[in-house]
Amino acid sequence: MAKGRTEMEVGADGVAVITIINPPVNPLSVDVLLSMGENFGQALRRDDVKAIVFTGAKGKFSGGFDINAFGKKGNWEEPEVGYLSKVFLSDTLESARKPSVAAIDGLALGGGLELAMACHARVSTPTAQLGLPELQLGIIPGLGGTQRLPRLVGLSKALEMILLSKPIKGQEALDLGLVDAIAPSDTLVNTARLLALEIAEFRRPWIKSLYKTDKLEPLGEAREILNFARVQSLKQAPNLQHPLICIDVIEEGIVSGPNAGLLKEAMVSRELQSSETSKSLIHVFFSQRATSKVPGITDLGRAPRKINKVAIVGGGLMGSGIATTLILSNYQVILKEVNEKFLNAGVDRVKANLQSRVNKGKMTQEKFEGTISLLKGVLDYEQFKDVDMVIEAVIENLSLKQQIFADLEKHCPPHCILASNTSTINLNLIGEKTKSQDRIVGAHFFSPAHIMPLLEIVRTHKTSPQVIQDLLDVGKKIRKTPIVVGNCTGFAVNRMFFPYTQSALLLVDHGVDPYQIDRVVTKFGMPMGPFRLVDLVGFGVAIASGISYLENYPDRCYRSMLLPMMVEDKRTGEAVRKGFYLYNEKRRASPDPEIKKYIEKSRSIAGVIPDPKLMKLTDKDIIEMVFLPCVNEACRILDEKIAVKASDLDIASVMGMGFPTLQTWSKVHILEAR
Ligand SMILES: C[C@H](O)CC(=O)SCCNC(=O)CCNC(=O)[C@H](O)C(C)(C)COP(=O)(O)OP(=O)(O)OC[C@H]1O[C@@H](n2cnc3c(N)ncnc32)[C@H](O)[C@@H]1OP(=O)(O)O
Repeated sequence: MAKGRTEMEVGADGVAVITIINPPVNPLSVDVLLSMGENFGQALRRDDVKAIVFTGAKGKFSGGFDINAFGKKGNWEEPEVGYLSKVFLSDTLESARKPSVAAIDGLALGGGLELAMACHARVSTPTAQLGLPELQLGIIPGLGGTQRLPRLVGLSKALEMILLSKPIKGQEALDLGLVDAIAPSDTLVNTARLLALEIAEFRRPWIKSLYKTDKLEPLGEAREILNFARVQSLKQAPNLQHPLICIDVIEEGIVSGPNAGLLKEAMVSRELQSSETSKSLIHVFFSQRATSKVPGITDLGRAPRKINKVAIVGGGLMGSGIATTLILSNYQVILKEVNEKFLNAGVDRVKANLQSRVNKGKMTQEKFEGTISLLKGVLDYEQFKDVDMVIEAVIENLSLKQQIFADLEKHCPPHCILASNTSTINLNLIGEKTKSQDRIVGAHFFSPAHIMPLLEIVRTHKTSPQVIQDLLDVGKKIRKTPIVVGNCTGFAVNRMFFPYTQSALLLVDHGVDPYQIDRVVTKFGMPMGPFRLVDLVGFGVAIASGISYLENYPDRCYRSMLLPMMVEDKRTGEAVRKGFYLYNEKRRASPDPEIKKYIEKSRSIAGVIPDPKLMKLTDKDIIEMVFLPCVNEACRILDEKIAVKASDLDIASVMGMGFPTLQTWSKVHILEAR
């Protein structure tokens, strides 16, 4: 069956409208492109056609080239390198004797925008998203985008849009000259028709963007801009090659002309499309979208129930972060605390979270007022009688949580979802004192909850599928990536990563320097090494969760005395500016030579004589010793069916722990090769 098509309609005005039809986002599949080629050829040959308009069905121009096609040998291959870009878009469409105009609604991304830029003019709705986000997939724009975008908007802006994969809206595109006119959705195609006719009748210039030069900076200045971009790219992503390659391709076009640029773009694109980087990033793209497809839940045809009002119990760091996330997505929220002082602190934290958005220019003062008005602080359960969902976010204390859930059962309506933000405690125990097991669920956010993109939804054997479906819908509305997992100590994310710290502690007892471990792991791509992470979460939390793992997974826990000994000396982490590192007032971490003293003591308690071989471990050895136990744990999680699929665990590692996306592919290979 064909994957998408185009349809052509020729109006009495002599304009042929070619519509891309490939739901939901009209990607340019091979079938779409072949059908487009045929229709366009016909439009050129027909005497009753004076001009052509390209548009997309159902309010979306195109989400770009079909990502499914990358790295796969399909039944169609370009007859020559760069055929689509050079022969179709440049020599046929852009050089045609009939003008084309793109009518852009919704989105024109990647190949979608590249098609539009090869047209002789573009009309967009004010809110449409236009961008070249290919770099986030490990590839570069491959249909002329590296050449046409700089010529339409100037080099600096083009580099910003391409290197940051950052789309712009229609209105900004007009100001920059990327589009020629703005029109609302209902008159978009008509405006494009009129524009196309004006070009055909030479009442408007007939512009080929590939050969425009007026927006390009003089050569010397252009080189400086490109070199600055190289430095920035290396700083932001030292492990990535393709942004640098993309800059080289842009430079080729500026120095040697657009045709040389197009050729280089085509050759490099072909290579990058089969690179490991691209495979990893495309795997992440699809895996992220697959997390919300849960067999036995989302395939039952159930609609999510509407959640209007949410209550949060506990206004600490997590509770206030969760409240922030919810009000930002227009949920009415009640925040409950035990006394006035804690309540005010919680509400103030929510305000501070919003204020930081205002300070960064991401929110207006007016929107701030509107958003904060959705939050109400309370000291009792009086107003819980009409809430649709409660999220408990108090400290990790089982008996306290049990009492809260028993109270919630009394005060909330029978349909209300009872969720806990616990990161480790078994949900069956939390709900033990209630008769509401079917509506008890885990809603595990990651700190800071209003920023981190992952939501771990934990189900017990008794949680009803409807409750999961409802929570998945809330997750989507608050723009989190949800993964649905089973109930066990640490659930999926924390359980998968508990060996991260454990292995590091074991290595230190056996002679490896903790700062070396952190350095190597950070170089590998993690946001921070295990010791810096322990400092950040605090030794109290690290020891408490360590005990919990020791109780539940004793066969694979390492009992190091290092943390408890440091706690005795009140070295408890970043909060007190003293843990494995020392912290200055700007929270900058520096290694502390005194750590040696604790390490030596820990080794002697463990009865370990440092092995000289272990002191000479290579970076690769350290990475394998820290991460392979995590992969083993991930395998156990899959075996026990705590996770639905391996790719959910990849997404959990990337979004919950900051695991580098480029390593994901190899991790999946390890999981799949078992
Ligand atoms: C040669 C060229 O230079 C190379 C290219 O063009 S590469 C492609 C460049 N384009 C992109 O990177 C855009 C990727 N897509 C996106 O960012 C987002 O999907 C979007 C902004 C288009 C839409 O977002 P949203 O509305 O939240 O819907 P989202 O769930 O992401 O996508 C809807 C479906 O379309 C699919 N999809 C989106 N873009 C796609 C694409 N370019 N190719 C194939 N499928 C695509 C998704 O996989 C998803 O499928 P599913 O329903 O089976 O899970």
